[in-house]
Amino acid sequence: MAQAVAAESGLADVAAVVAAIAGAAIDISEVIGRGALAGDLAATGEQNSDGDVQKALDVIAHQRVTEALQAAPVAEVASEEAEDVMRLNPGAPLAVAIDPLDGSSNIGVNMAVGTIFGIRPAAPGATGHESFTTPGTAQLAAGFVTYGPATALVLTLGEGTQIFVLDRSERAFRLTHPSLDVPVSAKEYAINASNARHWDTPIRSFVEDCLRGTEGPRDKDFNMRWLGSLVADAQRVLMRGGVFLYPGDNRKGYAQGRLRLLYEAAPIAMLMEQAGAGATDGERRILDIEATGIHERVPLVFGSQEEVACVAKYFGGRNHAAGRSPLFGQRGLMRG
Ligand SMILES: O=P(O)(O)OC[C@H]1O[C@](O)(COP(=O)(O)O)[C@@H](O)[C@@H]1O
Ligand SMILES: [Mg+2]
Ligand SMILES: [Mg+2]
Repeated sequence: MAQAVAAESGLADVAAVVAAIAGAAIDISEVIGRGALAGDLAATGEQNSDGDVQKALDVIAHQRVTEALQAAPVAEVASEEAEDVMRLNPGAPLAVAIDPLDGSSNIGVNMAVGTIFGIRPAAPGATGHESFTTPGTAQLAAGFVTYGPATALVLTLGEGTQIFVLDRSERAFRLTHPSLDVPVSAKEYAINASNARHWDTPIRSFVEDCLRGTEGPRDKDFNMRWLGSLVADAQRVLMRGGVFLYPGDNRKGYAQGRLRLLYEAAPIAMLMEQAGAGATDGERRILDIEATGIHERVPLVFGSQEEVACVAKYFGGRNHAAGRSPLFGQRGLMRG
């Protein structure tokens, strides 16, 4: 189904890549659907390029998507699970950045995980990272798959964001949501609150003011949801609004947060914008940021326009380093 839609849009190569990823996702979904019957999918092995310990399912998903992309018009792949750019079909037109298995801490406990991808033009004759050092606006398509109660493919080809749900009996994705439209305002936020003591003032103030509800400057009561799986949190935001935050913080190695620009933030930013929502690092539009390395991290805030704009206001146009300066005021911008 996704392939048919893409082919109609005159994006035959992109369609072939989406179809390849969708095929791999069906296989991954079958492994996940067997749960512990498929073995210990949470068994730990090597460290990946980012220092995260790989779990068995990370490796299975990486192998499966790589095999699928090998048979598609893909010259290069930047995968979370491979240190360097993988060269697949030299001269092919496309490059894919992919997180084969997102939400790894949810593996083995029957919670939603996913696969995230962004498709870009391949730089002809690239020998380094050239295909991936363009801004997110260069993406031709982006999407993610959630392996939750249902397996769903959330996709944009640059003209709106759609959801396709896997019909397990037919091994095919079927269009269920032709055009997502994220509510402009919302009362739900998602953040890993266990990091509160490490946050910078803008994030601390934003969350404190959400917690104060109708008694604070936001003048509305908020609900909090955090699934610990970016894809699942993103799908909730796409379907009913809200705001997700993974900011930079003061922990060692977390100055730019936890999430990766190429295969997490940029695809999700494209899906959000195409659904009428926004995505920022607090100061800059995510889709305008150019990566300098394939595993680069970026602070990420996305969701309903009013909430994303509100977070940006708390940052007051300052970058993260400025936000960490003792000179930066201790009071939120919306406080009296
Ligand atoms: O450990 P934390 O701070 O809850 O981080 C959770 C975040 O890490 C991630 O699991 C990172 O992705 P990976 O599992 O692909 O490394 C996101 O899905 C999630 O939002
Ligand atoms: Mg991830
Ligand atoms: Mg991952």
